[in-house]
Formats: sequence, structure tokens, C-alpha cells
Amino acid sequence: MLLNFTKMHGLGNDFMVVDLISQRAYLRDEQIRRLADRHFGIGFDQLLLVEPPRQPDMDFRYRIFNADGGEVENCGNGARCFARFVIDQRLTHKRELRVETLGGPLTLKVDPDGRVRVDMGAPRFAPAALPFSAEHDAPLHELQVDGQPLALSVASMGNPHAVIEVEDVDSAPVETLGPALQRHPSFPRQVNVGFMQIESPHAIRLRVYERGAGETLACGTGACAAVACGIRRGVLASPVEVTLRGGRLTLEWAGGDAPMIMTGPAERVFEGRVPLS
Ligand SMILES: N[C@@H](CCC[C@H](N)C(=O)O)C(=O)O
Repeated sequence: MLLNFTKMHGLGNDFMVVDLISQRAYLRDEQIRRLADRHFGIGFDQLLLVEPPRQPDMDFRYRIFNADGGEVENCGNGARCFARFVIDQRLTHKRELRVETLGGPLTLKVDPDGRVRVDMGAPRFAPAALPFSAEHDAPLHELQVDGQPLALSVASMGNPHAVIEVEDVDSAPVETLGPALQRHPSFPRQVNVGFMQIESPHAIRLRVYERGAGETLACGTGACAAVACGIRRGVLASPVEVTLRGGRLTLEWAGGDAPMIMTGPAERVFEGRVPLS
């Protein structure tokens, strides 16, 4: 069969978006890995599936699969692309949507300028929320990684994040420390690893080594987690401009149980049809 898809990106974090309301398909994880391959497939960091909601108060169900085929709880850049996609495909006339994800409900609003504002829910710091094996909740934890002590913060945005503060993101050991921390036994479901350089209380630079995809040009939930951990530690203050390799996001968080609000762009690249074998 031929599967219709749209290629999109949010700040260079790229997606294959598939409408499973107008067409039927089931993708096995080895098919996802093949499609994600940048040489032999379409190439993407995450696959996003648009499905009918299962709950009556939701507009859609939004499912996310990493390039390695694993299903995950949340994707911030994907959420913005999801909102643009369902409006552009005329799957809805609403400009404000409630969507169901594995990590919990999200509220998405498309502004007249095309930027998308997402209520990402409240960050959670309790180690069990990630999960992370630590005795206590704390703004900073210490972990032995490859025999070296490492200070890090943790947060769940539905999906798990560790955040390390660095002097300079350009020279941060993303390709070595990223995978080492991602597979550390203290994170039984692995973790997305953010490297954060603080420029001022309202501006950071960030690189993220993502679970199931490696380093991406941007990670929306990673940006939310870095800002949440920084505000909690008292080194950042809302609003915060986050500069990622692929561009900028604006994050606002009032603290406590208030939701993290993420605003940024979502772009359509091309549409296509691909055989599913
Ligand atoms: N790129 C995403 C996050 C995608 C999921 C992540 N790799 C995970 O495994 O949790 C974003 O923009 O948030």
C-alpha cells in the first residue's frame, strides 16, 4: 500500500506526519526505523500519527515514535507541527485544540502569524516521575558517570529529561556524555540529555541528545525541562528565550503547578506517498 505523509519540522527537529483519520495503516517498529533512515528512507527524528481521540473532551489523539521505532510520551516541536498539520489538512476548523498524548493532554493554539503556543502542562521533578533512581527530590543531583561526578537536574515533561549546565554549548561533550548519561542505570527508561549554557536569567543556549534519535537541531520538551530546572534553581526567570541549533523558542512558566507555555514555529516541507512493505 501507499502511505500519504507530510514532512514537517519545528526548528529543524523533523517529522513524518501521517493522517490516520483519512487513511488506515499500522506501522511496525522496523518499518518506522526504515522510513526514518536518512539514506534509505524519508529521514526524520520522530514519526507523528494523527488519530481520532479516544476521550470525548479531546479533539485528536497524537502519537509519537522516535526514529528507533519506540513510542514516547511527548514531543514539543512535534506538538506545534501537529497543530499546523490538522488545520492545514482541514481536519478541524478550530484554532485551539485539546489533544491526547501518552504523556497526558496538551492544549495547542495557532496564532494568526502561524506560530503555535502550547500549554505543555506542569513540569514534574519527583524522581519517580521520570523515572530516576534517587532517594530524594532535589534541584541538583550528583551522579557518577564513567567514574566522574556529574551535577544534573531532572524533570519530566511527560517524557524524561536530565539537564547539565555547561560553560559553552559549542564545546560541550554532547556526543560522548549524551549517550553515557542516556543509558545510565539510574534512568531505567533512558533519558533525553540537555546541555544548557546560561547567557542571562532570560536567555539560554541549549543542545539536546535525544532518546531514540541522537542529537537533534531542537527539542521542545528539552527546552521546557531546561527552563523549568533553571527557574527552580533560581538561575533563570520567566520568560526565557531558548536558542537551539535550529532556532528559538519562547518559554513562560510561573512555577509550581502552573503550566509551561512554549511558543514557536512549525513548518511544512513537502508531501509525499511512500510504499509500506
Ligand atoms: N523532539 C522532541 C522530543 C521527542 C521525544 C524524545 N526523543 C523522547 O524519547 O522522550 C521534542 O521536541 O520535545
